Order: sequence, then C-alpha cells, then structure tokens
Amino acid sequence: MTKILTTDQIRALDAYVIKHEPIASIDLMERASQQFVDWLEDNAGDAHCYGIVCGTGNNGGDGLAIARLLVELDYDVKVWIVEGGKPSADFEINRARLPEKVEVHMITGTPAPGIFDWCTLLVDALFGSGLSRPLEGIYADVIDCINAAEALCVAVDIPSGLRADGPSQGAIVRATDTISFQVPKLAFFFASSARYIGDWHTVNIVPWNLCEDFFEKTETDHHVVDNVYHLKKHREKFSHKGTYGHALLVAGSYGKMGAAILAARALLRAGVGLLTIHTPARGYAILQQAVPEAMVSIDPLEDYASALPSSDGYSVIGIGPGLGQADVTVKMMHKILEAYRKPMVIDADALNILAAHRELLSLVPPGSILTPHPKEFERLAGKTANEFERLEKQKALARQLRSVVVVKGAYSSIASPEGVVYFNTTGNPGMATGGTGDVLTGILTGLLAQSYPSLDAAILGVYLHGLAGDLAAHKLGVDSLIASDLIRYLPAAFRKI
Ligand SMILES: NC(=O)C1=CN([C@@H]2O[C@H](COP(=O)(O)OP(=O)(O)OC[C@H]3O[C@@H](n4cnc5c(N)ncnc54)[C@H](O)[C@@H]3O)[C@@H](O)[C@H]2O)[C@@H](O)CC1
Ligand SMILES: Nc1ncnc2c1ncn2[C@@H]1O[C@H](COP(=O)(O)OP(=O)(O)O)[C@@H](O)[C@H]1O
Ligand SMILES: [K+]
Repeated sequence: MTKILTTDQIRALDAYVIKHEPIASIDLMERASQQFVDWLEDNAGDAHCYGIVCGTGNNGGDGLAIARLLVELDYDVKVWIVEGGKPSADFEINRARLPEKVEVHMITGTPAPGIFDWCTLLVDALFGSGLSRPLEGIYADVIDCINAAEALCVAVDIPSGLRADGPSQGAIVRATDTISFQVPKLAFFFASSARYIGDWHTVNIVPWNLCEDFFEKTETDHHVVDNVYHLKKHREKFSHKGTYGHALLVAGSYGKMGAAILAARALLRAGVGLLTIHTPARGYAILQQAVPEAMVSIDPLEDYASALPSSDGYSVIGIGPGLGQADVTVKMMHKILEAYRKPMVIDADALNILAAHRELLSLVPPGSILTPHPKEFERLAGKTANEFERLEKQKALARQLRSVVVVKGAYSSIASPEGVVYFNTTGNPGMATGGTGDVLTGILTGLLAQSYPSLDAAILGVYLHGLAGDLAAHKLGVDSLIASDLIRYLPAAFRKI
C-alpha cells in the first residue's frame, strides 16, 4: 500500500531525504525535473514547442530545470515567469543555470490573450504544494490564458491552484496530465478534482529504502491500494465446501430479480462453499434456472421478501440488491438485525431502509461491510459541502458502526472501523452501468463467507471487482460493458492476483 501524505508530510519527506541520503535540495530538484522530462519524452515527445510557465517558488524552480533539460534535448523552449513573491534559493540557482539562448518572458501584469499560442505543450510550474491561499489577480489571469490555450498542459506535481489536502477555491489550472512527485495527493481521488488533474502519474524521486523508512514512521489515515496479493488466501488440498462458508443472500423483489441473479452468480464465482438465496415466491423458478448452483429459500409473499427462515447456520448474510423497501421488508430487516450478530454485507435498498429507519443503525453487527454509492451515502450520513467533508463523514460512520464503509465510485474509498481509508485504483467508466454494484455485493459476501476479515474482504473484493472490469474492458471496450461481464471476468481477475 502507498501512503497518501499531506503537504506537511511531503515537505518532511523531502527534508528526510535531503538529510539521510544525503542529497542537496537543488540536486533533489534536478532529479525531480529529470523524471518529469523523462515522462514527457516517453509520452509527449512529439510536442516540439514547449512553454514553461513558472512561479518563483520551488515549483517554478522545477520548471526552470525542466526548461534547461528540454533545451539540452534540442526541443524549442520558451519560459514565462510570473513575478511576485520572494524567489526560493533553488529557483535562483536554476534561473542562473538557464542557457542564455532560452527566451524568458517576465509577466508583470495582465497577460495579453493568446500569449501561449506558440506552444504545443505547456508545463504548469506556477505553484506546487506550497500553495497557501486561493490564486487571484495576475496569477488567475495567467491561469485563464493557460486554460484557454489549445496546447496540452502537463502540471508539475499538482495543477497550480489546486489544494492537495482540502477543498479549493480561486483559479486552478486544467491540466491534461499531472506528474506528481513520489506520492499522489488526496485531492487526486475526488471526482471534483478530475477536470483539473486530467490523468495523474507518480514518478519516484526518493530511494526506495528511505521511502520505506519514512512511511514506517509516518502515520496517515489515507492509503492507496496498489496490490492485494498478500490478502488472498489459498484453498487447501483437503478442504471441502463446508470450509468456504454458507452464505445467505437476501435480494430481489418484483421487477428486480436480476439484481439477485447478478449478486448470486458473483458470490459463487468469489469462491463461497454454499449459497442460499432468500427470494419472494415469484423469484423461485427464475433463480433456480438462472443459478442452479444455489439453493433457494422461498418467502411466503409473492413479490417482496417479508419473512426469513431462521438465519442460524449461515456464515454471512448479504442483503439489499433489488430488495425494495416495502413495509413488510422493513420489518423483516429489523428482525434480521435483531437476530443475526455476525458481520453482514449491506447494500442498496437495505442501506436505504437503514437511512429511513435510523433506529436500526445501532443494530448493524460490528464488522459488517456497507457499500453505498454517493447518493446512498448522502441518505445515510447527510449532505456534505465537498468530498473532503464526505470522507470525514465516511470515517465517522465506520467508527460509529464499528464496520467497514465503502463509498463506491471511480476510486472507491474503503473506511475501516478505525477510520483509516483505502482508495481502490482498479475499475473504469465502463462500470458505470446498472448492476455492477450488485456484483460487488456478491463478491464481498462470498469473501466474508470464507472467513476473510472484514477489512481484507472489502479491500480485496473491491480490487477484484475493478480488476474484472478492467480485464473485461480490455477485451470488450468500455462502451459495451455490462454487469454480467464482470462476473465472466472475475475468474481471470482471481488468476491475475
Ligand atoms: N527539495 C524539495 O523541497 C523539492 C521540491 N519540489 C517542488 O517544490 C514544490 C513546492 O515548492 P514551494 O514550497 O516553494 O512552493 P510553491 O512553489 O508551490 O510556492 C511557494 C510560494 O508561493 C507563495 N504562495 C502560495 N500561495 C500563493 C498565492 N495564492 N498567491 C501568491 N503566492 C502564493 C508562497 O508564499 C511561497 O512563497 C513542489 O510542489 C515541487 O514541485 C521538487 O523539486 C522536489 C524536491
Ligand atoms: N467511472 C467509474 N470508474 C470505476 N468504477 C466505477 C465507475 N463508475 C462506477 N463504478 C463502479 O461500479 C459500481 C456501481 O455500483 P452501483 O452504483 O451500486 O450500481 P448498481 O446499483 O447499478 O449496481 C461501483 O462498484 C463503482 O465503484
Ligand atoms: K504546478
């Protein structure tokens, strides 16, 4: 797992490396700039007219070093420096190192429209992690020109004007790509930042042993899930179906039986030993045909689930997909929550029932996994002004329920009962289609049935779900992806890890 560091922690990491490698800060800046240029060469080497827009802090210092390195590679380079603020020492050194032949333009007032028309690629080196207040005045004017330019724009470390650790105001550069040094910033994981960041990439500037040492000493609430190999359990030679748990899936109602089918099929593909689906009577024939591997428990009512048989003997309950919110179903849910004390997976309408009947929240068994999408989360936890605030509410809900709360999205965030958050990195926009959440419920229920600890099940399950989506999209493209494809590619995802 990679730790997501705050701006202060990134500064501390730089200081740690400078002291312990040891390396001079100007040489660390050179390394960062070299990494940036290497990335440019690999990914944008055909853009020949580079415009480097610099502030006068260390981000601007990076910009000047990048300009020099590009000139050494024979690219056409022009530099713009926005005056203001005391130049940093390393900015001054790189200013002096810039070859004389490079055109340098000082921007001291409102720039003329079209100022960057010559450029085919702009490097945004105005402000990095040192941003301390919203950008306005001349900086906002320059940013307007950058954003109006037709050139591609690659941001150094973070788009200028975007705050790494909190909500942003003021002018912000809209980059096509952002090259972040060593670690991604928290803001990268939020939908509201996507239009500024474009695609983000990290480049390493710290020797790995120093990075490990620093990570070990540094506490953070935020992690990136970049591998899950260590979480996966192996199936033993002499194991049998009893070894892998008996899951009860409570899902489906009139008109939404497909949700139960998707969750059930995913549950089986996730490796559960036995599966029983509790369904309204009308679902009986449908489920027996669609999912022959599963047993079916039949509700007395035709269209809605209203009464469960004893839930004893099940290793886990997954509840919610396509369930509906009929009064009889609400009563049933109340009874299940009173009777069942093992961790459950709670999704979709089961979450909506919790949101509408808040007295039930205290009955959620500790160690459960809740999987709201942002709208369901809002119903549960209330409106928030921005995604930073939502993240805090997510941690608070996970602590309150002593459960894992997964807020689904492009980077699904997984909050542990201790309030530590893991951002998932697999998945793609092809998964923005009905039924993919039901598949996730199935996978998570299947993993809990096999006695994975709840947090491990959530991290592993969300990762596999996205990976199945990525493998499916690789073959089928994102436009045509449907939820059933995730189930089809789940075996490949398991094999891949
Ligand atoms: N050794 C290091 O410290 C390294 C630093 N690096 C670069 O250094 C950057 C951070 O540099 P700095 O800390 O100098 O920060 P910046 O270059 O982001 O800017 C800092 C300066 O801008 C001023 N400022 C902040 N907000 C402003 C606003 N709204 N309006 C006007 N002025 C404002 C600050 O008072 C300060 O003088 C990183 O993002 C990265 O690009 C990299 O070179 C890697 C190594
Ligand atoms: N743009 C995206 N990139 C990656 N994953 C996505 C994207 N959009 C949706 N997903 C994933 O698809 C699933 C959608 O779940 P949900 O909204 O509950 O759908 P449904 O209720 O139709 O099953 C979530 O796991 C989410 O993380
Ligand atoms: K920048």
